[in-house]
Amino acid sequence: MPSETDVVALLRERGLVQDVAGGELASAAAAGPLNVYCGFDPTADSLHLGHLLGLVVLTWFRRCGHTPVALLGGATGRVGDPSGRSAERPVLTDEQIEANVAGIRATLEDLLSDRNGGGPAPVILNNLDWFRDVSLLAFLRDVGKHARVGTMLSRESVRSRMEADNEGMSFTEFTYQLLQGYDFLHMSREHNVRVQVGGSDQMGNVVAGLDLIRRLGLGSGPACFGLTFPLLTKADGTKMGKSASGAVWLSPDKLSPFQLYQYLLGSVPDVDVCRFLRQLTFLPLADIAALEAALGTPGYTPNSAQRLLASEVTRFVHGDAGLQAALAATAALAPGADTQLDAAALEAVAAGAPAAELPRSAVVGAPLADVLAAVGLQPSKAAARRLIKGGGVRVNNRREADELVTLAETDLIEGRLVLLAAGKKNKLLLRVGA
Ligand SMILES: Nc1ncnc2c1ncn2[C@@H]1O[C@H](COP(=O)(O)OP(=O)(O)OP(=O)(O)O)[C@@H](O)[C@H]1O
Ligand SMILES: N[C@@H](Cc1ccc(O)cc1)C(=O)O
Repeated sequence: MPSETDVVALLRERGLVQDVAGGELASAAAAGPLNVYCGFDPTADSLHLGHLLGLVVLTWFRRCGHTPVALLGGATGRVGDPSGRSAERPVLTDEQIEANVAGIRATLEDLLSDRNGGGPAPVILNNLDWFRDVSLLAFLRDVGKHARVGTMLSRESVRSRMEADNEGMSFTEFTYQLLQGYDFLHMSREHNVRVQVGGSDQMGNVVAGLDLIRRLGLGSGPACFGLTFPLLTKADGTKMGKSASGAVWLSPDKLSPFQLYQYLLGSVPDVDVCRFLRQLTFLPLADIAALEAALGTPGYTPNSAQRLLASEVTRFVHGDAGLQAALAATAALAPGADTQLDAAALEAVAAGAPAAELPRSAVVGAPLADVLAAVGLQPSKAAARRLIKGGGVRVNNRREADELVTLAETDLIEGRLVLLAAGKKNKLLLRVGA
């Protein structure tokens, strides 16, 4: 088993290395602590599950004694990375970008903190802090002069767009690789950063940085390196981290710990689960291998690997408290569970689900059918009565089959919340006012 001094071998064993560029990164890492960076563009106000690999890789470097540097793309986010994209990215306003930077910074600070394992203190930078002062003329003269157009055109991110999209690509996005390249150069000079990590789609941009450093940078100084990890994909070829409703967000304001837990529990097939355990968790490889050997044998409890994955990832993203909330809500909502729902579990379950508010007088003593119609879960009272009679309605997770039943004070959880469900999927959290 590779020791913690051999971080590259450790990452390789866990399926977290696609390519290494620049030479013998393993020897450089063994020789002493390195500063290692990964960049995150503020294209949304939260990171998503695809970004988790970058954070896991930074955390492994940190656990092995290296300093993680998370770079916010306050400048690059204004340009847009064409890598892995089939069409031009939409332009965001400065206000949107600032709000997105703030949202992502909060997640980076939390996930890279000591709660996910100790190590050298993380550093968080924003590339707007140096690009703000770079003039166009200075950039063209000092950086552009050292970039070859032929090389830039040959990058996968450019070639695929020139071939696929008859709109081609804007000059703005074409220059993106130089901006990311300049980041690496600048940070190698000013912050002693020696390694850049990123998804495999980032290789062209990483190499652009190594090229600039070779031409302009440290000269005979210490070498710099790139390390890419494979994109997280399922065996069927789809990208992990996309759900029917879009990206799987890491910010609890956009996706509750319960929802993240449920996504991981419900959408990872057995063929993928052990690979994801290796890539996304910090569990010992021997434990994962034992689970892999047990999977599919008669003694194996179905979904236990998925449950482990969901728990470990939810804890990494949301901490122990987030995991406990997710587990409490999951237990409370298990079919047939007679667990008492509490307000915290209910709020967790309903985060992201629609909510409605009605005055107490419209709820306590009112027919359930009227309430279902009033909150819009059913088009009419008559339709609501039919659904109740057919067994399709649940109140606080308990099936209600009497079409004339009225709601009572005892149906209000902590005196203020009712979880209504019409059919399997249509859930609504009813807040009861004064
Ligand atoms: N499934 C994934 N596995 C690993 N890394 C990912 C994954 N999805 C995204 N990334 C990394 O995050 C970076 C930023 O992703 P980005 O914001 O472009 O979203 P995206 O999911 O790639 O977008 P889209 O799929 O909508 O084009 C990517 O360049 C890639 O390196
Ligand atoms: N281009 C990266 C983000 C990034 C930005 C600036 C960098 O210096 C490095 C990486 C992405 O789209 O995910």
